[in-house]
Amino acid sequence: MHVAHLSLADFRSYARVEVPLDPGVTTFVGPNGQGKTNLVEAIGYLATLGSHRVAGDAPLVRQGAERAIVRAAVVQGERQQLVELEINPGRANRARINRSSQVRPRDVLGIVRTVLFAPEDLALVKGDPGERRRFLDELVTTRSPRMAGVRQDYDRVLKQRNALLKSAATARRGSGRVDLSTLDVWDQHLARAGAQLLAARLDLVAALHPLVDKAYEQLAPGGGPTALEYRASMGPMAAAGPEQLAQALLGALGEARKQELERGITLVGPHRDDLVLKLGELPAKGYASHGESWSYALALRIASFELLRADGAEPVLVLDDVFAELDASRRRRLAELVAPGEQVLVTAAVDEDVPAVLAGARFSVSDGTAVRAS
Ligand SMILES: Nc1ncnc2c1ncn2[C@@H]1O[C@H](COP(=O)(O)OP(=O)(O)OP(=O)(O)O)[C@@H](O)[C@H]1O
Repeated sequence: MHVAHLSLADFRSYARVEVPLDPGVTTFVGPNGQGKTNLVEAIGYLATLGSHRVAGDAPLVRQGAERAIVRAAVVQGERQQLVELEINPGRANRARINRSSQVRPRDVLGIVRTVLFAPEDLALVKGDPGERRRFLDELVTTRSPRMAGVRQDYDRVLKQRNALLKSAATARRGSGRVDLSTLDVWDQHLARAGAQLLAARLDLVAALHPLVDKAYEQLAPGGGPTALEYRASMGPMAAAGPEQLAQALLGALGEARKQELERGITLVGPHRDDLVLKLGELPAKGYASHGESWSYALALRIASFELLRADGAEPVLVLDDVFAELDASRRRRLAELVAPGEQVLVTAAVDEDVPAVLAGARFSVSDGTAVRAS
């Protein structure tokens, strides 16, 4: 698929901008702080309903404006769809497909698919487990948009359960009492949604690993092997489907209950899991060099691209400011690996940062405008 047109209103630094796009490579070039990343961030938002740079929506709305609108014409084979998201910080966002009446924002998931490379990706390797969970869940949702609903259910149940545990812990400290009769029901809900999420993550990790290993070898020959180890907060699990995982989660919640009541939070479940990235025998986090960590992060993204491609859903590849971060050989290898993508969008401060193999259309970005230069 590719994005044929991007239109923004009050998004980040843009009051209004219209960007017609072709398949193949397009580069956005311009000095720092002119709005290059803002353009690709908007496309990423359509794909994930989130930004790769910030957790909340408020910074995405142009200062002084109330709402931002991101609209894109998306071409998939013979089919063209118009997707529109209205970002309303503090209130519900709205979405429309083909100018229809309103749909839920999550209904647009799956229309735009992206794999986005950005300097922030280093955190996939060096950062907290939350970074890796987000990576897994975004990819799970891109592959199977219905999982966005499962994730939402899980988060909602977790919030309710945590509120109950917290009030129990507070009451306990003050020698008061809280009615815990609903806790078993929350456990059931949490285990059911959690098991679906867990099963999807485990499938993903199994499919991803050979592709990560191959990509790592291409980027840093002889530097592997890599291993992806899913570390569940409920302890080691035998491979299992959602039913067995739900039972295992329920059992683990039972075992953790005393401690959870004391601490006032949910201690087991997918929200506490990690994906341990290994290089050789050692975890990359804490052991890998800066260059190795970069290669690992890139390998995770390249593997995501290959996986989506193998699913038959060619994603848009976004390379946001990554070439400036890489040495010459990684730059060249990465460029060669992504060049065949149906649509590749690159941002760079200067043309020299972009390898020659990625020659294509070029936009000059400055001061709230994006003008096609070649
Ligand atoms: N909500 C907002 N309202 C107005 N301006 C914003 C908003 N969010 C970001 N900006 C502005 O957008 C600019 C940053 O844009 P962007 O990150 O796209 O830059 P860039 O061209 O990619 O720069 P670099 O090459 O440094 O990465 C900054 O000047 C920032 O002040």
